[in-house]
Amino acid sequence: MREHQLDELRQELDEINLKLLKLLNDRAALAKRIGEVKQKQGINKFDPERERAMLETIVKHNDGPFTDDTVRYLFKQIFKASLDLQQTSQKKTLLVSREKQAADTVVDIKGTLVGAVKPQVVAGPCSVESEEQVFEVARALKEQGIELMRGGAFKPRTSPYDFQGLGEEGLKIMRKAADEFGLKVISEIVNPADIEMAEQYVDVIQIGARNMQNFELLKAAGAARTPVLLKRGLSATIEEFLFAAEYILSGGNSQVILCERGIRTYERATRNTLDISAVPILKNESHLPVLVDITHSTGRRDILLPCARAALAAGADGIMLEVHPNPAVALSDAKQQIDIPTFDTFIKNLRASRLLDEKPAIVR
Ligand SMILES: O=C(O)C(=O)C[C@]1(C(=O)O)C=C[C@@H](O)C=C1
Repeated sequence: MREHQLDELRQELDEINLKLLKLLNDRAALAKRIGEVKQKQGINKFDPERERAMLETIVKHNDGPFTDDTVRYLFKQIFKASLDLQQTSQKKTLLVSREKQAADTVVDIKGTLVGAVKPQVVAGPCSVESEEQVFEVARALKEQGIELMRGGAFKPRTSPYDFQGLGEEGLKIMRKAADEFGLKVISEIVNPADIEMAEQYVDVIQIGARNMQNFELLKAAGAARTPVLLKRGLSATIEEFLFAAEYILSGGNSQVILCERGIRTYERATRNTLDISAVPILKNESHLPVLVDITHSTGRRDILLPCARAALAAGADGIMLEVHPNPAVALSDAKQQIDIPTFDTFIKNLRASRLLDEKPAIVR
């Protein structure tokens, strides 16, 4: 008899569960609509004043057996879930998102495509030091069939006493060498006021890891019509990285390449920790092409090849690495750049694994 009573009570509870579920979802649908109205009006989604007023009314009507505190706690969870829903549906409409654009963005750098079928290699010295140095690297790239040359003219260094780069003079050298060997130039810009000047020389504006959340620089890059390579910040989450890219797209520049360059963790065996999982996550969440900087993420020459293979196998649209004619005397990153013979062997090995021919097919 008692067992029978338990069954009956449980059946009643089951029915209430379903009623509650229906009510909760009806409420969620309303909260979502409120979120859309707030979005249009530019109002903050989180409204603590409204939450406080609702809680007050609810508690006033509480006849128990739940205590007022328990009721407050339960409703606070409902408000939080509604807020998450409002924010998630907003995220889905970001310009960088796959929801907004299902097809991959292909960045066209004067005929060199990033994000198309064939992965690209971006290589070059950490810093532009002299014409001779850049010409030597440019020649090596040309010989290996590489089309994209990187080189820093404005160097945001950790220490103010380290080499800060040659500035505009460095960009001129990059342009001259690129024109001589038919390459495209990628170089970092750190000051929004320099973008217009830089566009005379570079084919891609790089925004470095330390500037990923320099919002004025992101806005200036958004107003430019030159493709942008945006590096992930040292301690940036994938969400923060995508929001940074959103600044550029929302400014009107859709030609953005994302670059995973390693993140800060407790691990000391590498300079940073290459977050390989960021590659498929970024590719799933965004239509923008993704490169992996194997030099800065590892800071080690001895594991460049397996890391490059891993990046390309994970679906990266290309890799980036530092090459210097004589790394031992380089003015920056002497320990991690590779010399030209090592670069030649590296590219040959990568080509032998056929990972540079075509990206792996991804079924979404
Ligand atoms: O009423 C609002 O303004 C809402 O956005 C809805 C709602 C809720 O779920 O009750 C959601 C988040 C806000 O912090 C406050 C309330």
